Amino acid sequence: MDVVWMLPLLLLFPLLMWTSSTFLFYFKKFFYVAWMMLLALLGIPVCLLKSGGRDVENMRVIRAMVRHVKYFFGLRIEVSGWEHLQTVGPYVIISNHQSSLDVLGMMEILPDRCTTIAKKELVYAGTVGLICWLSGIVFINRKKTSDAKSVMADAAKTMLDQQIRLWVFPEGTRNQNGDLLPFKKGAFHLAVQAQVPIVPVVFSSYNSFYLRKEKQFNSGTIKLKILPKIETKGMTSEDVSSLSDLSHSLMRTAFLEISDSVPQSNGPLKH
Ligand SMILES: CCCCCCCCCCCCCCCC(=O)SCCNC(=O)CCNC(=O)[C@H](O)C(C)(C)COP(=O)(O)OP(=O)(O)OC[C@H]1O[C@@H](n2cnc3c(N)ncnc32)[C@H](O)[C@@H]1OP(=O)(O)O
Ligand SMILES: CCCCCCCC/C=C\CCCCCCCC(=O)OC[C@@H](O)COP(=O)(O)O
Repeated sequence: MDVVWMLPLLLLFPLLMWTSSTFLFYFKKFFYVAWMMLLALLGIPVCLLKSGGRDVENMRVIRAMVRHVKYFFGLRIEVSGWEHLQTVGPYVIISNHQSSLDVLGMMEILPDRCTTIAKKELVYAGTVGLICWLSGIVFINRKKTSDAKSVMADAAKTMLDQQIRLWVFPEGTRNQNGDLLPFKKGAFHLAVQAQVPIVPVVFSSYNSFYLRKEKQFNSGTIKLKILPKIETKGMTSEDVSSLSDLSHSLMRTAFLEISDSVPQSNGPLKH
């Protein structure tokens, strides 16, 4: 072939490679959302038949339906510290939050009678919003602290009355900066108000397989480390800051320990 023809092809090749990995990124994200929407559509009648309405027991339906989704994306989920979830009665699980993909790891270890705290916007997310509501997810308005506080105070009572566990993301938003954000206080007030233990759970960094800015979504491994529970019996609101600091430092240590030190989107991961 004439060298004049080769040149544009050679120039085009990296562009094609780039677009194909970018295309795959968007395709996988689209598929993830569409598949979850479809699963939720199928799950809603099951929930309604099982419990007739809003009930934490419906979380079992979500847990069972979501377990296979990791295989589509070539994701392995390695769990350690199972024994720390063998606590009787209610407790608050806290974990870091990197992406909506966290739902996959969450459903791998979700204990019975455990639901979560989520931003209120999620309730409007079509069939996913409806199945979340049916599963007793507690929706808070992050922009109105006073509302969020009173919803969480009610949740503390409900936890005890109905023996419910609650999963909270204390960073308060998704974060993939290679470290943990400072923690919001709600999860710790909740545990202290209900006088229940906190079980910290750490997801390893997704930066080795999933990079939002760089539009990379490859196969990979998510390590989930469940840490020993932290008791809150006898604590008051005075203790909330130190409880939050302790949890943050334990989780940050575990996060750095289980995450591969690969180049991060926002600078290198500090070890
Ligand atoms: C089959 C197919 C399935 C399909 C698929 C299904 C998926 C099924 C899984 C879904 C999974 C969803 C996953 C969603 C995940 C998210 O939506 S993450 C976002 C929502 N979650 C959160 O935000 C929780 C964490 N945030 C908090 O806890 C925050 O503290 C609050 C309550 C929102 C308040 O926010 P803030 O005002 O910005 O924060 P903060 O600085 O903590 O508080 C201000 C002051 O109020 C005080 N305060 C805070 N909370 C309280 C309280 N409760 N009582 C008294 N004082 C308090 C603080 O102590 C602080 O006072 P100072 O100590 O400074 O004096
Ligand atoms: C107005 C709708 C807002 C939510 C739309 C989400 C639609 C997703 C549909 C299917 C995906 C399946 C599982 C989704 C559950 C996880 C939701 C999630 O991760 O919400 C983000 C929230 O933690 C923090 O939000 P910001 O980073 O503060 O923003």
